[in-house]
Amino acid sequence: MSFDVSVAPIYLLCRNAAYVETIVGQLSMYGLRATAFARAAALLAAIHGEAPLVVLVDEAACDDMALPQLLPMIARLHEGPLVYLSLPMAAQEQIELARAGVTDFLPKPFDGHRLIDQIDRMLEARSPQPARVLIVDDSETLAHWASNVLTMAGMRVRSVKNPLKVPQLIALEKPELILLDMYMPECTGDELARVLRQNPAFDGIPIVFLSSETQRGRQLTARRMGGDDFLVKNNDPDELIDIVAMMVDRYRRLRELMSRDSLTRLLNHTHLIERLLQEVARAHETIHPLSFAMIDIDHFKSVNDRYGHAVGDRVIKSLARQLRQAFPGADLVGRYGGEEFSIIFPNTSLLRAAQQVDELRLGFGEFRHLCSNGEPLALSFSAGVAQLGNGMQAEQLIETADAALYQAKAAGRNQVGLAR
Ligand SMILES: Nc1nc2c(ncn2[C@@H]2O[C@H](COP(=O)(O)OP(=O)(O)OP(=O)(O)O)[C@@H](O)[C@H]2O)c(=O)[nH]1
Repeated sequence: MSFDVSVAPIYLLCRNAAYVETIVGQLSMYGLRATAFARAAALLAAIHGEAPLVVLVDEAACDDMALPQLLPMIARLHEGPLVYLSLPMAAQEQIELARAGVTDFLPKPFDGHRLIDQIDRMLEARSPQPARVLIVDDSETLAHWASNVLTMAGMRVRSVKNPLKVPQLIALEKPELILLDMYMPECTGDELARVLRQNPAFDGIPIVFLSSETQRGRQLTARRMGGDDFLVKNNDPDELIDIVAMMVDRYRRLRELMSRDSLTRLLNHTHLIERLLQEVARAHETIHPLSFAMIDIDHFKSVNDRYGHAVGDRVIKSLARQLRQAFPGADLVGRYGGEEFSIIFPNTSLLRAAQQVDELRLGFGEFRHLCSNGEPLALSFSAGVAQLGNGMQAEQLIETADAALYQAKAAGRNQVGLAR
């Protein structure tokens, strides 16, 4: 498994050689290929030749063309982000640059972490995960209409007639929005919303009422009970798609803030365990295999001691990127703590999971981390993989994988231990 080789280059326009060196150096530490240009003509020719992922333009850009002329030309040739690097500037100036085609602003001093995060988000946005919507409506015709509309818009929809089944379905399907009818035989939509809001695990999921109820007082009561919006059924597909897409997007951003570790953007410990608990429950219910891996960077303390904490952080971030790229979008990888990571493998046997972790191990071992002094540094990790046994709980699964990791360390590191 290689590291980021498929990613297009990053072009940098900057005539300050020392600054170029800093930026190119920082980007290469994350395995990103950056090419610098000191002249606008050379940059434009390069964009023609190989489309870049991002174009970075420094405020000290070049001598051969003025920015108001150059930026719109870049924007016409290059569809991706056009990032402007500068010291803090006035809002008016920023607005003018944005009009000229700048899509993002990155303040100086250059912070590689920030750019990497931005790039990772862009890469993830290239293959967006479909929004998961749960429709709760006793009317088959209406549920069918909404389901069709949202499915045609690329969303993944599940419909249920009986509102009493919703809590169980949320745990299984993990919807990112619930579209809820108001009047159903078993209970009303606002009663269900109230119950769902009692459960902290369901608390943040947007609930949108879709009902023929036009009485403002009833609508407000429904919202007070936990609904986030109230749509009156009007058969307007565009309105439904817009509202659902917007609310799912907002929910995802909020969830990301709550559930991600800030250094790596992987699941944080709490949410990793939450996800594992869900997958363990699902595996027991569906009788599908479930495996779990613990990964720990070898001799990491000496990386910190020898090269400093900042290099250690970059190593952690690099491995995290590698893991994210290997398991995009599925929220199955987390930072267990410090330099320890975990991967959840639903529907995967022990051997298959171990094989995937071993591929990651080889890829990580091939990667050369750049130290502050420019020296390449090769590192390795050890891992332990375990498969969920009959009646086994999440805690035991973690302990078993941890014991296998301990064995891999004891056996000489840079290997994957299997719990049998
Ligand atoms: N830079 C950095 N270091 C961290 C972070 N979290 C934990 N560490 C360091 O990770 C190191 C973990 O070291 P140990 O668990 O003792 O083991 P090790 O040196 O990795 O050796 P083995 O696991 O036995 O191969 C400690 O020095 C921690 O301070 C972090 O977020 N950033």
